[in-house]
Amino acid sequence: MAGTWVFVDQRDGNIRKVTYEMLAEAKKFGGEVAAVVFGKGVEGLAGEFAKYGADKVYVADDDIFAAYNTGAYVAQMVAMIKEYSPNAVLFGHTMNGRDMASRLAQKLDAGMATDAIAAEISDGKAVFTRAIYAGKALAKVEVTGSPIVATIRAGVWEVVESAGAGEVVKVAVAATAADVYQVAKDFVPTVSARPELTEAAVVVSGGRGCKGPEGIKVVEELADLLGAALGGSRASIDSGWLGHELQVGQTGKVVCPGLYIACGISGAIQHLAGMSSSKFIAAVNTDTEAPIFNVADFGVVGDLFKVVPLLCTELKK
Ligand SMILES: Cc1cc2nc3c(=O)[nH]c(=O)nc-3n(C[C@H](O)[C@H](O)[C@H](O)COP(=O)(O)OP(=O)(O)OC[C@H]3O[C@@H](n4cnc5c(N)ncnc54)[C@H](O)[C@@H]3O)c2cc1C
Repeated sequence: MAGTWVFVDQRDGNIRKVTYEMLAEAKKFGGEVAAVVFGKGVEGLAGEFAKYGADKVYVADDDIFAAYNTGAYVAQMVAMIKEYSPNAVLFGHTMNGRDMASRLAQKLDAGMATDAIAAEISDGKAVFTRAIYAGKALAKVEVTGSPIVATIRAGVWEVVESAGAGEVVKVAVAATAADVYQVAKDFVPTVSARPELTEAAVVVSGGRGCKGPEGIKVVEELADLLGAALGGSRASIDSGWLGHELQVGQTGKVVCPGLYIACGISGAIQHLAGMSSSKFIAAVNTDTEAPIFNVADFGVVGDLFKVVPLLCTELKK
């Protein structure tokens, strides 16, 4: 068995933090740790991964990998796994990671765990911990078969610098034009000076209790004072107060920040599914019975239009 592979989640050379989190943790599993990077002009990134524990960096550099492409990426990964036989292949639980890991597991007839928040891998055995019932319970899932495929929730592991040998292995390109069955024609990033929701250390979210765009501005001010990402419940997204990319929850994004502040959010099970693994949860809600208080470490029963501006005033001092 050839150790643990970590798929590098990157776009235009911007590497998602979860990649480094996985490299650091994979080091603890014992055996060789390898980063696997696909792209065009990505060879220069290889040195980065050695700092976080990569003993090897497999690089597939070709036009066909210039932008994420399901068919080409999966075909390449299948070919590489057949050649090098890694014990486990880890992906971030990101849009691309989820897309790729599930198809890869299906192609290889491999066992898979998704959205894991902890993992123990040794001697070809792997046990992953997953939050179930919106974080009300934890399931331990043993993945059998080979290779072990898993997606890991961003933010649950620390980024730790730890030197690896970082030997660069340029792999043959196995994906062909026939593997490309969909092409991304355009990529339009949402422009925001705030941190990316799934990678932020602090997330401040607004719900229906904000009562409209003006209420969202109150929450936004708090986010900006804390250097936080802004998020929202589905109620505030569906009302058009916030963009869809900011929805937290079962049908939105899963976040795991050090601090999550829920303002005017009731704490429906679908919202909890996206934030209940946050390390510290604070909530402001007028209703003492709001379910958000069941998961909150710190709760303020009060009107967010009074509490949040007070907090902002204190933070400005
Ligand atoms: C299949 C499915 C998927 C879903 N996916 C998601 C998802 O991904 N994410 C998600 O969030 N939801 C999701 N939902 C919707 C979810 O069930 C809830 O409807 C939604 O989360 C409610 O949003 P909310 O808490 O903002 O609104 P509400 O439940 O209406 O809560 C508003 C809260 O604000 C409080 N409040 C009111 N005024 C104030 C004030 N002045 N100050 C402080 N507090 C105040 C109220 O006491 C209340 O608790 C999904 C639902 C379904 C069926």
